[in-house]
Amino acid sequence: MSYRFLKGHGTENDFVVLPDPDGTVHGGADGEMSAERVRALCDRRAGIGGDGVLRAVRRGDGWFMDYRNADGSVSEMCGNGIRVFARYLHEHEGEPFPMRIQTRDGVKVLDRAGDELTADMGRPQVLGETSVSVMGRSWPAVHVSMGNPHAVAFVDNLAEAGPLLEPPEHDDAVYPEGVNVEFVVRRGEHHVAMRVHERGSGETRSCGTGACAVAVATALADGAPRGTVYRVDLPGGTLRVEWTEDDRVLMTGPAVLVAEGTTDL
Ligand SMILES: N[C@@H](CCC[C@H](N)C(=O)O)C(=O)O
Repeated sequence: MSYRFLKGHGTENDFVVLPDPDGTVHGGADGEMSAERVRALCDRRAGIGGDGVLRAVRRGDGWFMDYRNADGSVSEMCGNGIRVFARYLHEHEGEPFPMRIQTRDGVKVLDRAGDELTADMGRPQVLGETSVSVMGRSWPAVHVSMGNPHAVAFVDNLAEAGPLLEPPEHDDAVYPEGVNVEFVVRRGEHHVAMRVHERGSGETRSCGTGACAVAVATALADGAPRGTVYRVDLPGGTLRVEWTEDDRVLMTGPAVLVAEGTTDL
């Protein structure tokens, strides 16, 4: 059976978008999309290729973003993905801005910021200190939840974590469901750069929730007042993150749709 897809990215964190308004195209008997289909779509050689899948399902009078990592696993939230999802809903489903999108981490509000989009990512949770290791080398890390789990490690040099071919080691008691790991260096005042190893997708060119976790951990380390905007550089582009007076994290960045077609994958 062939079905419609779109391809998009936010700072080169790329996604296959699957329109499935009534949940019948990709939902099995339990309404869930199979991990096998997600892996086939995200395969960069035999499939369309992507760091994850964004399935658009109607729920009530709005839309639910059913996000899956490239390995088929579920995550609560995807920050770059939700901007791409909003772009899709606006351009192809006629949804106006500001727009409310349902996720596994609750409702998120998306709005325009010039050519870019801003996502209100909600309240961060700073959950203490932990550590991560790669190839026998360890770094202290800050445990931040953006709905999904992150470990933020400050390093002297982004190359010091090596090629990140495997998930960094972490404390399973702290992260029983796995973790997204960010390595961060400072670039200037309110300006950092990072690399990320994503749970379920490997090293990616960008991670929106990761950039938010990094901005929160850096603002705490800096003692920066709420409302400070951090520039976060990633291999795939730049995001801007503000932790507001009322304890919300606003993330702004690009969201681009690059292709549309049908597939029988
Ligand atoms: N790339 C995403 C995060 C996707 C989910 C993550 N891999 C997880 O398993 O929590 C982003 O832009 O936030």
